[in-house]
Amino acid sequence: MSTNARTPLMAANWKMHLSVAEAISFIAALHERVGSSQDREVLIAPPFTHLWPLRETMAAAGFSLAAQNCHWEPQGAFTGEVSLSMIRETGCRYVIVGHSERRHIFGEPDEWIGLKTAAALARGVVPIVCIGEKIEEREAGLTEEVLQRQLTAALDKVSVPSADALVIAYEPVWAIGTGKTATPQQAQEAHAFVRQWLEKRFDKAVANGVRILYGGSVKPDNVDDLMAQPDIDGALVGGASLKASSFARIVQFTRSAGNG
Ligand SMILES: O=C(CO)COP(=O)(O)O
Repeated sequence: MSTNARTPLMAANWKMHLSVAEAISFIAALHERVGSSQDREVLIAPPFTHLWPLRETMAAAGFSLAAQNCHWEPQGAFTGEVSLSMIRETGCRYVIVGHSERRHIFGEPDEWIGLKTAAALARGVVPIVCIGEKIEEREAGLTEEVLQRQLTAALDKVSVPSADALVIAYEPVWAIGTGKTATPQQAQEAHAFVRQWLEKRFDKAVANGVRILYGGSVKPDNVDDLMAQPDIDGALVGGASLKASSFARIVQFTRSAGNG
């Protein structure tokens, strides 16, 4: 386990849920419950249409804003796409890249994830690079091979980043929206593998400093055990992030209850 400080990053991925009005009430309710805590970072990734209207409320609450996707080109004839400078203008520090729904529902290839990751790093937006195996890949013993392939493609065009410029999210596809969370041990094994890969690809400082989030059916009742694992530095939460009470409990995880 690293001795470097990796501030826990508790992230809500709202996907295509909540209106702007609901989002504003959510942020007020969440802030009332968790305050502006110094020892953990709270992040919300709402739909694109919510970014600008939420900018000031999020900043006042001390929460970080993220986009759910981006295009890698600075501008152009790309109907329906949003560039990184547009995303930055809305006050986003982060962008989710390569989410499994983008990969599997919208057919995004590994190559695009690499282009998006490199463009985000070049333009000063922190990419949250999502990787994760499908159930048949896990059952065939291919988890590490898949993670390695996805990491290699995503970080192909990147020279050594500063550790706080990059976040990785391990989200096993079979755990997303299914209620089947990876066990803390399964998640820890995958996270340790990612950290070793980062050390080989970059160096020890990057490996020890980059935050690796777990995603896939994170809930108030499993977050403590997950966060107790030495290489789990935060969570990327879908369903359980849509209610302020449930996400607040996730943000307020405690590490003492777990087995790490
Ligand atoms: O996809 C996810 C976060 O990006 C996880 O979704 P669930 O928490 O609903 O499983």
